[in-house]
Order: sequence, then structure tokens, then C-alpha cells
Amino acid sequence: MSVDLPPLREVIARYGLNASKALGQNFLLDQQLLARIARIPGDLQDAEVFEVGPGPGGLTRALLQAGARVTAVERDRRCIPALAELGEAFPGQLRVIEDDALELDTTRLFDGKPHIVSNLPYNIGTALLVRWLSADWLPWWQSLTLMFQKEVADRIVAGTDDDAYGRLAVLAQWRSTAKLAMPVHRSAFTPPPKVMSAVVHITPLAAPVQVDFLTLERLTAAAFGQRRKMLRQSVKGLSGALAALEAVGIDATRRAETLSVADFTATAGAMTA
Ligand SMILES: C[S@@+](CC[C@H](N)C(=O)[O-])C[C@H]1O[C@@H](n2cnc3c(N)ncnc32)[C@H](O)[C@@H]1O
Repeated sequence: MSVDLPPLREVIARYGLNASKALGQNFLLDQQLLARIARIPGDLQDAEVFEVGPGPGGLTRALLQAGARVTAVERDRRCIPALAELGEAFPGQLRVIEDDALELDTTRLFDGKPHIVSNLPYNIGTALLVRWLSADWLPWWQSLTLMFQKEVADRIVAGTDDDAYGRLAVLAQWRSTAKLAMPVHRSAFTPPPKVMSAVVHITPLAAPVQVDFLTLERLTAAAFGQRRKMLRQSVKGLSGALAALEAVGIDATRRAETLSVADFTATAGAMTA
């Protein structure tokens, strides 16, 4: 849809949206880049999208222009009038909620399963991701398209051969496919952050193994908490972990980083069997 909108810099100036470091505000203003991010989840015509931290609304515009129905949660009250103005240009397509995304109950917000698309505030990005990965057995979302610091993105998509492989990779990949969709240079942001960024695209596997998420979280926290130690040392304080390793035939003298995602799910499964 082609709608005439004021340049984002003008919106920022008009509503006095000076970037706040405490709120992790690094805005994206390049509409072409934003349109590319909005294309990552696929065709969004009439799709439900959940966005955390719309700020002045750059990514929100791109999502609305792609035909999505967007529910956006923003903690910074200064952004709300700018977003209300944006909503007027796309009647019936934008719902803005002023709240802290960490406090918001998303269970009753959507009719179907939304795509979650966000340029996340870096300070809460990992916490939100782990929550979205853990919420239910069958996720309440269709896909996640999320901007992270490049170093965090690498940890999410890492395979066993990568230095970045660890707890986050296992939690992201045990029932999903996680891919690096797009690197984003620090100069694309206003103000530019110190580090590079990347967009990660996560989609649920069609037929994942069933595992208790909390058990998997505890197992990976213990195993990677002391990643250079043998498993028999690192997980010995975790009830049932050593017996589970033996039950699934994993040698406890191995280190956590040598176990595949499937090894972790099998062990967590044996711990709760
Ligand atoms: C990295 S900026 C992204 C802004 C905009 N989406 C863009 O791409 O230019 C992160 C946004 O998240 C908002 N934010 C920070 N903490 C939040 C929280 N706990 N809940 C909701 N929004 C939050 C900030 O105010 C900011 O607008």
C-alpha cells in the first residue's frame, strides 16, 4: 500500500523523541532497510504481527505497508502520539499498547498466531527471546524476526562447531530453526550503537521432540555454566542429570560444547521420564 508519510527524522523532531540510552533506543530510519526486514517473515498481507518497541514507528510503517495488522507495545510514552498519528494513516491496522513488554500478558492479545517482528531493545532482547521460546509446548507465534547485537545473534544460530555454541543455541534450536537473516551495520542506526547487529529468523519445527523446557533450561545452564569442565563435574549438582546422561549413552567425561542439540533434548527427556 502506498501512503504518504512524513520522513521519520521529522517525526522524531516534532515529537521530541531524543534517543534514550536507558530504553535501548537506537532507531532505524532507512525505509528500504526496514522494508527488507519486514519481508523476512514472508507475505504479511492481512497477517497479525506483534512488535516490541516501535519507537517512532519506522519498522511499524514497513509492516503496515506490507499489509500487516500490527499490535505494538511501547514503554516510552513520548512515542505514543507519533504512533497514533501513524495509525491514522492505516485505519484499522495498528493497535498501540503503552506498557513494558516484560510485564505484558500476550495470551489474549491475538486471534491467531502472530509473527513477532522487532528491533528489540538490547537490554531485554535475550530475556524476551527465552520467554517466547519457553511459553508453551506449541508456540503461540508463527515466526520470530528479531534484531540482536551480532554477538548475541551468533550465539542463537550457532552449531556445535562454532565457538558461540552454548545454552542460547540449544534453547533456540531444540524445537525451532534459527537462521541469520541479515547483518545490519551499526551506522544504520540513529544513534549508532558501539556494536554490529543482525536480524535472526526463527521458525518452529513441524514435529519437534517433546521436552520439558524448564528441565532443558536447568540442564543447559549447569552444563554451559562450567563449559570447560567435564559433564560429570558440571551437572553433578542437578538431580537426575548424571543418570540421564548414562541412560541415553552420553559419556560424562565429555564437555557440554561437544553435545548436539539432540543430545541435550534426549538427556532432558530422560531426566523427566
Ligand atoms: C532499538 S529501539 C527500536 C525502535 C524502532 N522499532 C526502530 O526500529 O527504529 C527499541 C525500542 O524499544 C522500546 N523499549 C525499551 N524497553 C521496552 C520495554 N521494556 N517494553 C516495551 N518497549 C521497550 C524503546 O523505547 C525503543 O522504542
